[in-house]
Amino acid sequence: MTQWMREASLIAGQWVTADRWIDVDDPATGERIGRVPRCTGEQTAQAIAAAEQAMGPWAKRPAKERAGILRRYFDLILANQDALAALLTREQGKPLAEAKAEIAYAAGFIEWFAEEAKRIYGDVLPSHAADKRIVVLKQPIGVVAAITPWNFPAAMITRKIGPALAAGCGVVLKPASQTPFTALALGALAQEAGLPDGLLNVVTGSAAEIGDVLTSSQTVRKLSFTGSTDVGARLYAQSAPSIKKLSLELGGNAPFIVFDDADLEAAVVGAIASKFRNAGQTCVCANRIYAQAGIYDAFVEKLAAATAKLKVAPGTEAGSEIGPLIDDKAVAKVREHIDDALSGGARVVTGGQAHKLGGRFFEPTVLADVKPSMMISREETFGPVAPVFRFETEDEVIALANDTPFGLASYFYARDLGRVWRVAERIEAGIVGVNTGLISTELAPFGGVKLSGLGREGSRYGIDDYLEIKYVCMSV
Ligand SMILES: NC(=O)C1=CN([C@@H]2O[C@H](COP(=O)(O)OP(=O)(O)OC[C@H]3O[C@@H](n4cnc5c(N)ncnc54)[C@H](OP(=O)(O)O)[C@@H]3O)[C@@H](O)[C@H]2O)C=CC1
Ligand SMILES: O=C(O)CCCC(=O)O
Repeated sequence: MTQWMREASLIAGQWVTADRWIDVDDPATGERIGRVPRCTGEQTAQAIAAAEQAMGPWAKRPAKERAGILRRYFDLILANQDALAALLTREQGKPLAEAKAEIAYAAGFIEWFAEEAKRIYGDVLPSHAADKRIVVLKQPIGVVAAITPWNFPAAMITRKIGPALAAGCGVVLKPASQTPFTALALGALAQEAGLPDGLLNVVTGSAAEIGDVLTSSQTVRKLSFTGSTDVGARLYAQSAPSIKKLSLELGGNAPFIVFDDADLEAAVVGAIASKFRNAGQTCVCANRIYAQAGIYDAFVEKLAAATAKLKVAPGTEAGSEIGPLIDDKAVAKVREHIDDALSGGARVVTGGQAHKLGGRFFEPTVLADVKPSMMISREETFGPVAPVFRFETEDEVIALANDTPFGLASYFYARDLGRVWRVAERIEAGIVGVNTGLISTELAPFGGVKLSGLGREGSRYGIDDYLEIKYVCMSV
């Protein structure tokens, strides 16, 4: 399909296979695209050893040299944007325009951290004694394990490997089994860019088997994971005996609040962008939309009208805005959430059914009269359903928005400046979008609070998790 599609894992600079394989399908058709090796625990251990060996000389290279190689990597990703996007859409299903945007976003993390490699500053601190000097060094943390999900097969990888490589670490990456080809293509491009053999390893296979080896290894000093809260919690526990540093970017349940004084047209545009990106399969997607009583009916009507216009089609078709869901389980979860809401008194304003294209396509849906007790309010739907709740006061909606164990993204539309400050400060979330439904950029710190995780990715803060601080006390 493209020169970058590999049916092999990348370990110690070699493309390797295994006795067992995992089939990968196209979510739009269910057809098999190809297969990737189900690597063994032993192969995972080889990848860890290769990363450790490669990172010694890599970390010693001047930051400017590391930055130069990463900059070449960025250029190569962008030069191959169309081919990578086509591969991504084939295995993940999202519309080609979104896939292209994701490749640019993914490349942006490599560019940003290539630049940050040169800014890993140490420090000299005021001393406690006349004959002592306090020097602070920042050093690479060690071998990094990265475990990534299927919903952003490129960007979730580069925002982990970008800072890791920039800091001087070696990496073992385990991509999601449903979308391994984009990851392997990123591995091939890293080789092409001149990354030393073994510095970036891409190991495909059984999550539990590879995860066990990565978490139990003493050599792996840092684990960065994006995915479900259940798996994140398991990896946290498994990493405890070896006291690894963890970054966990887990599930969300984002509130999207529209106050009476909001610009309604802008709020609809923001809600569509936030809710229906990647067919709703994003951890920062609006999951609960709260509209204040005075504008509730008008907002629901406008949102439904805009939702009904979204084009559902295979991601490869021109103009596609909503592709298929990733698998049958995802479709079943959407169905279950809608049925539960309807049985509790909610009503469908638009959509509500499997799409006539069949398979994993689902109609973009708006539900009204939704209640906080419903499943759709308590759990992340991860699908194209916008449930709209009614509220009366600012205090009430803050309480509703915060009544969740999750705290990743949140959004609200309002024009009163005092309210903007109050709400932004009171919402329990790592990210707050004010009068916007799109908050993702490599320039900002991305991450959550509560069960949504630990650590921040992107921005100048994103490299800290890949560094250790060493205090050197000098007697002069
Ligand atoms: N925060 C986010 O961005 C995401 C949140 N989710 C949420 O999670 C739900 C389930 O999605 P799902 O794909 O099952 O997410 P998972 O958390 O199961 O998968 C994410 C990654 O973790 C790996 N993994 C799974 N089990 C283990 C394990 N025991 N040890 C090590 N690695 C493991 C997966 O590998 P493999 O693919 O081989 O199973 C994949 O690479 C979604 O419906 C959504 O609500 C999902 C994806 C992203
Ligand atoms: O669902 C996720 O974890 C990916 C978030 C994508 C983004 O960075 O916006």
